[in-house]
Amino acid sequence: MAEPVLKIEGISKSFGALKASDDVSLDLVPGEIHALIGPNGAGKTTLIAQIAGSLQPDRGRVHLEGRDVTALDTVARARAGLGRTFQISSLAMEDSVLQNAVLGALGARQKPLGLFARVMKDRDLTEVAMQALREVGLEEYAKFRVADLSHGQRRQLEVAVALTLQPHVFLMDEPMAGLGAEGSAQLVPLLQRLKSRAPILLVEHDMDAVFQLADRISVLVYGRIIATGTPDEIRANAEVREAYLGEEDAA
Ligand SMILES: Nc1ncnc2c1ncn2[C@@H]1O[C@H](COP(=O)(O)OP(=O)(O)OP(=O)(O)O)[C@@H](O)[C@H]1O
Repeated sequence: MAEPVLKIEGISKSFGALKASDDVSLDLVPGEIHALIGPNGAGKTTLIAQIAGSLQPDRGRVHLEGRDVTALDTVARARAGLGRTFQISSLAMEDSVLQNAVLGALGARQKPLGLFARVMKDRDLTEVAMQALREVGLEEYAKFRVADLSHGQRRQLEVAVALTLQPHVFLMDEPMAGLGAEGSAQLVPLLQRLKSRAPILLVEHDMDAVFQLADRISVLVYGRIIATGTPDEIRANAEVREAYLGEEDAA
């Protein structure tokens, strides 16, 4: 297998007596979608936060393209090539699609709005933003207000915003959430195309999407990875079935 682009080694994180991450190791190789699944509260969001840099692990290391980035904050990790889409939309709803993408390209949402007019005149930034919109299929919507887009189109725009930073790795936290069948049907082929550009670590509850998209799946239960394998291997894994059936029993 090719050298991993992202490698997580022995990550542990406790909240009091609760082990939210328990010696987690996983990697992401070029060209793949690696899905991270698990019951509610298994520790998926906590793990993503430690990979993105918004939460420090108690133990363990995060390597990006061979470089140890464990001590870096989220901004430095983003600059190092870690692209992220969020569970909660970070788009500016009243601004246009292009303005949102340009702000992403600028990587500086916190800049005073007064700068905005000048920013929009910067040809390079606008070109980077338009290229990202083309890649996700939103070119024709560049002048639309974000508020007027469908949910599915907003997710596409979030991916475009992440793309403007030219990431080497994507972290995606539940991109299918709230989309419904039509929105998912738009996003699935986009992620399929995107993985050859940068591999994707995908946290997702929508099992149809996961089994359509993933090249490998890791299953997290009580903070521990209990299995990593191809979709077929995961489907056939007795311990995985039990973990999910256990959840259904409890519900
Ligand atoms: N800041 C925190 N302080 C205390 N406990 C926390 C904190 N963050 C998460 N937890 C706990 O850690 C465990 C893992 O939570 P996490 O949100 O990572 O799970 P998850 O797999 O993402 O769940 P879901 O699928 O519901 O989003 C849960 O028991 C949660 O209550």
